[in-house]
Amino acid sequence: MSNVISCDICVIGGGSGGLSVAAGASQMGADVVLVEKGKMGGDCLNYGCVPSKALLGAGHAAQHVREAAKFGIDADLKGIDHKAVHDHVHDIIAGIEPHDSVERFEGLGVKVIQEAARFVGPQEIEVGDQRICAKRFVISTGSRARIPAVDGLDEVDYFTNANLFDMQEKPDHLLVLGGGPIGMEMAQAHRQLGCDVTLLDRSSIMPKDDAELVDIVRRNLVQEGVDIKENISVEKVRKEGDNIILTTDQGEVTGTHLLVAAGRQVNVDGLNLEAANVAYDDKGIRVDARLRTSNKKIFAIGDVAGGFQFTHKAGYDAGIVIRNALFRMPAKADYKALPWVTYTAPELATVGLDEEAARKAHGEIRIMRWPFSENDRARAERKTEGLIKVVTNKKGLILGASIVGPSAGELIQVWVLAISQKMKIGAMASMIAPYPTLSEVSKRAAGSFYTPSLFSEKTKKIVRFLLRFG
Ligand SMILES: Cc1cc2nc3c(=O)[nH]c(=O)nc-3n(C[C@H](O)[C@H](O)[C@H](O)COP(=O)(O)OP(=O)(O)OC[C@H]3O[C@@H](n4cnc5c(N)ncnc54)[C@H](O)[C@@H]3O)c2cc1C
Ligand SMILES: NC(=O)c1ccc[n+]([C@@H]2O[C@H](COP(=O)([O-])OP(=O)(O)OC[C@H]3O[C@@H](n4cnc5c(N)ncnc54)[C@H](O)[C@@H]3O)[C@@H](O)[C@H]2O)c1
Repeated sequence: MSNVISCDICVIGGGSGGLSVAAGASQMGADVVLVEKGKMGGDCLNYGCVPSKALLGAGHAAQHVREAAKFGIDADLKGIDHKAVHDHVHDIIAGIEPHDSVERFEGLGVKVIQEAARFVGPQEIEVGDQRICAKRFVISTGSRARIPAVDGLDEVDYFTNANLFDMQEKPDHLLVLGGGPIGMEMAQAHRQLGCDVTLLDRSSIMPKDDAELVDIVRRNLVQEGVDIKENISVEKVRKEGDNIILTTDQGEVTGTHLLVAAGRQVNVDGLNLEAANVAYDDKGIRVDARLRTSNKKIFAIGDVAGGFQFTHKAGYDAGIVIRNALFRMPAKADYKALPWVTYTAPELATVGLDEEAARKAHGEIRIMRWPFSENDRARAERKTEGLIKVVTNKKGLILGASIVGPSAGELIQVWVLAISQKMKIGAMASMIAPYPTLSEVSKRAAGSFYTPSLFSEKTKKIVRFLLRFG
């Protein structure tokens, strides 16, 4: 060992969670070392959120041209240059990269080491030929695609999110294994970019979202030409010439390229967690509400800690760790108001409890819905498909909201605030929403909580009685 570095906080993994801890802790005066074995920015910047949204952006642009005639505009989609789409995606990554770069973090005072980390003791890691001793460690090593055990899969070239965005040519017929957010977003992006797409899921698509709203996303993708096969079991994969053939319990399905998007596996291998007494299982590193592992000097955050796997969750975890590790505050993670969005068109956004979970937890509940077809802005933009669905307890305490429709990811924000602040539905109903905006759907859904009592026989009697007095 050439040298031993001592520091206050050592962060392992420079993705969404790790970078937030490193930047925050360093700017608050801690001595921070960040160890990253791959690209700074992790999955989100390089192989996840950013490239997937950039690819969807390209797909949506093509779709706008196809649908321009609805607005009286005569436009022709002359072609799609897949190499140029690839370059667009990488240009977007390059634009964000400086924010996550080694240079920026070193400028903030963080010591960045670009190697793989491995525990050699409860408070010590080995990185290349160096050892790092830290008062606190934060493990934020993320996750990778889980490869299902399907006969023959290891003998064909398949894509995962790690190499999909390197593709420069058009996949003529993309087979997508898995209908979670990755599968759905990538199926739509490729379809809109002119590829044939078949998506296969062993259960129903988007199983973590409200089935009533998922139905609308499904209908849109199918209308655009994505072939969705649900409750199908893929038993074998083989290559024949340029084709990839899936043998399923419902016959053979043929395509030219295959994307595996069948869930995630946490990155713990190689960390030698046993040496640090950090307990884990295949769902992730076990943490308590303060995000401490079984070794109280070591925290785990983001995807590797299991549960919700989103960039904003990793960022939220980072804040909890900073409060615990730097300020010695017993801050606890609370994911009650954690939203998630699938960025298909239409988008599907959710926060809080869905109908089923709310009924289980609260017994009697109220459900309010408002369709985008009743919203003037949605009509003007010809994006009327979708609805908002809100769940409250019988007294009007907001428990959950889901939106499927245009800009659902933006519209959910107000409901995130409502749930985190334990607001009642009256607050949303009495809010003044600018006209004409999509966000009026939130106010209208909330207002409908009062419709049965407001327009009842009892109200009519009271009004008639009061009117007698002039
Ligand atoms: C295709 C796709 C699209 C997505 N879209 C969205 C989205 O729209 N919105 C959203 O909120 N989330 C999205 N996600 C999820 C999001 O990317 C993750 O939740 C987020 O990146 C998790 O952050 P993290 O810090 O836990 O891990 P990561 O960002 O993955 O970072 C982990 C880092 O640790 C490094 N590492 C691993 N092991 C070691 C080791 N032993 N030593 C040193 N370094 C190590 C890795 O190289 C990596 O850089 C998407 C994911 C994918 C795959
Ligand atoms: N918009 C976003 O925020 C966004 C986008 C992409 C990914 N992510 C994050 O990444 C995570 C992983 O995404 P994902 O879509 O890979 O996983 P997922 O676990 O959400 O969905 C996987 C899907 O694959 C299906 N599946 C599993 N094994 C299968 C098999 N052998 N054959 C056919 N289908 C199979 C499952 O039934 C499920 O529907 C998400 O849960 C989310 O946390 C978020």
